[in-house]
Amino acid sequence: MTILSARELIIDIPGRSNGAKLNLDLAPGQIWGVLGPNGAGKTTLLHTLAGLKAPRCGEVWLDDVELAAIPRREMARKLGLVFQDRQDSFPATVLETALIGRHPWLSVWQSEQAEDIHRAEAALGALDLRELGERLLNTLSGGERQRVAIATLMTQDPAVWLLDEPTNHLDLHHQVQVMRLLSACAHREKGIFMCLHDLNLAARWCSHVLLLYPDGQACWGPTESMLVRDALEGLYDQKLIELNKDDIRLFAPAND
Ligand SMILES: Nc1ncnc2c1ncn2[C@@H]1O[C@H](COP(=O)(O)OP(=O)(O)OP(=O)(O)O)[C@@H](O)[C@H]1O
Repeated sequence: MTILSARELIIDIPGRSNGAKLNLDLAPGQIWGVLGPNGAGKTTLLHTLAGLKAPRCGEVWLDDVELAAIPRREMARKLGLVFQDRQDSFPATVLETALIGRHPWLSVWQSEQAEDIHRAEAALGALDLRELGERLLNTLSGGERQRVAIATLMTQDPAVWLLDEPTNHLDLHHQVQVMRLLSACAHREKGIFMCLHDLNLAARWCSHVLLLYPDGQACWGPTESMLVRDALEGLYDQKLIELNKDDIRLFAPAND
């Protein structure tokens, strides 16, 4: 079963040749990590999968319907996106922001019900934000704001979760907390697709990996077969050392 698929997809990056056509299937329970150097097109791919940016060619299908044919409201129930950069200038509290995740589920004139507030508070609790519920968003630290964005997606609870560098700004404890939460969501049959810069998080938490090259070439598959040192050294133009400890694979930059 597939919930989101890219068919013969070429993302549109101005001035870049077409590169590889992407044929990807995201199934419930899978966690995909997109890896690649700065400017490779990870964010562009995520925005294309979310229907925010038109592809150069090819199609994106959500639940066997082409994205362009799905009404926005229905799409917002099925698919959610955590952006890399957010303009949090709207003067909202943390709880009000998390509640935005319920809007696709409410009718136009309906206000949030106790169940919606319960869901938002549970999401804030899962991200250690419960005490900050009444704080204005613009008074939060970068990591706290990042966790609010993830809590908002949790409150929305779509079938497909797209996240652009979800561990940005997070300390080590909260990086692990977020990856564990995403893993728990995958166990609830959600499909997770995220851009990452951390090879070690990808190695540990992703079931599948897509390597995206600056010239548009790409390859993808199960994590075990994609995170190969030689391939990663080529991807990042960086020598690496690989360590295996207690069944955990670790990559670190080599000195030379
Ligand atoms: N409107 C635009 N006009 C021209 N080039 C653009 C435009 N938008 C994006 N690009 C270019 O497209 C390329 C891909 O950008 P994108 O943000 O998708 O990369 P990324 O892989 O997410 O990078 P990073 O790791 O730095 O977040 C970059 O070289 C960027 O400069």
